[in-house]
Amino acid sequence: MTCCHWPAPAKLNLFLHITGRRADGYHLLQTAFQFLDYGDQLTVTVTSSPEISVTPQLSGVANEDNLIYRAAKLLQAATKTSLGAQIALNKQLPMGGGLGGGSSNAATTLVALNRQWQCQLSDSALAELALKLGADVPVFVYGQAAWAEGVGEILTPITPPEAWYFVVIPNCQVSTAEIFSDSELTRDCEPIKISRFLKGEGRNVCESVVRRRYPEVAEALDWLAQYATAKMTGTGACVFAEFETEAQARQAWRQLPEKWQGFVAKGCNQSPLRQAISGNRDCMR
Ligand SMILES: C[C@@](CO)(OP(=O)(O)O)[C@H](O)COP(=O)(O)OP(=O)(O)OC[C@H]1O[C@@H](n2ccc(N)nc2=O)[C@H](O)[C@@H]1O
Ligand SMILES: Nc1ncnc2c1ncn2[C@@H]1O[C@H](COP(=O)(O)OP(=O)(O)O)[C@@H](O)[C@H]1O
Repeated sequence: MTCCHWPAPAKLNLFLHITGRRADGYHLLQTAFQFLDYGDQLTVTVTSSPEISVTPQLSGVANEDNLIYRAAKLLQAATKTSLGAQIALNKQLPMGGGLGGGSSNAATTLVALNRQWQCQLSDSALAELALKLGADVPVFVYGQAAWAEGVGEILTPITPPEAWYFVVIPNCQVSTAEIFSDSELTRDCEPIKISRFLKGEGRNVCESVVRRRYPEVAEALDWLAQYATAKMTGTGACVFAEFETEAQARQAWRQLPEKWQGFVAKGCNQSPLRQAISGNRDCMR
């Protein structure tokens, strides 16, 4: 039995604009994804029988809804392999935090099983499967920091500065669907060019809606703003600030009120999953 450990890193949305809406109600976005050297870990063991097992069970998520299970089933059906897998998840990332934990788990499952089952699907074939699982899953499959358009699936690699981040985790989970259905959400941002983002333009348009619906996220943003510009990732709930050095990020982290959790991590333009594939075993903290 081959057993391998695989990273499933977090992402940040460095900004998030909504430029319109598709006929099916999905929102057209402009966003920039960067990975963190912090996240979950999957241990994948291939089995000769076709069952897929995922442990431990996630609270509030039925096993058939777990994105790890769904990703494995999707790859099994697409490749008609007779093999199965036992997948153990070491969960570090908060759920509904805007750090993309579920999407990253799904992408790591696809990439890992594609290798361990020896399916030999290309990255673009995997990304096509990934999009069926969620708008954010393809970027984790490619594992390259990206400018994203469409619903998040039209990806252009970018190399923003690999800053140090202090991420604060408020004690609430935000449902992406709930924020995208709020009538006050700004949906008519003028499209911007990558160069304008790289010069510092861009904000997270979901922030004002989440601030109103989740006062604890507003409190965390206001608290973090004492140390550096505070931003929200995705549709929240996590908020982050950027620092030039690890020491500066840790200095702010040491002041974190006891009621919240948080962590310091480095931004990576190549995801820890891709780094692990290229042989770097120390890519996650
Ligand atoms: C907003 C973002 C930004 O990175 O991240 P999160 O905060 O969720 O991490 C993503 O686009 C989220 O992508 P993902 O988390 O995969 O969302 P999905 O499961 O595909 O969608 C959840 C629900 O949100 C709405 N939705 C999602 C994406 C989108 N572009 N337009 C939408 O209107 C739809 O109602 C959908 O049913
Ligand atoms: N393996 C998984 N890890 C996390 N969440 C999962 C997983 N499988 C399904 N989900 C569901 O996806 C939702 C969004 O999770 P997640 O990706 O962590 O947050 P976000 O999209 O806010 O970054 C969770 O609230 C949960 O119901």
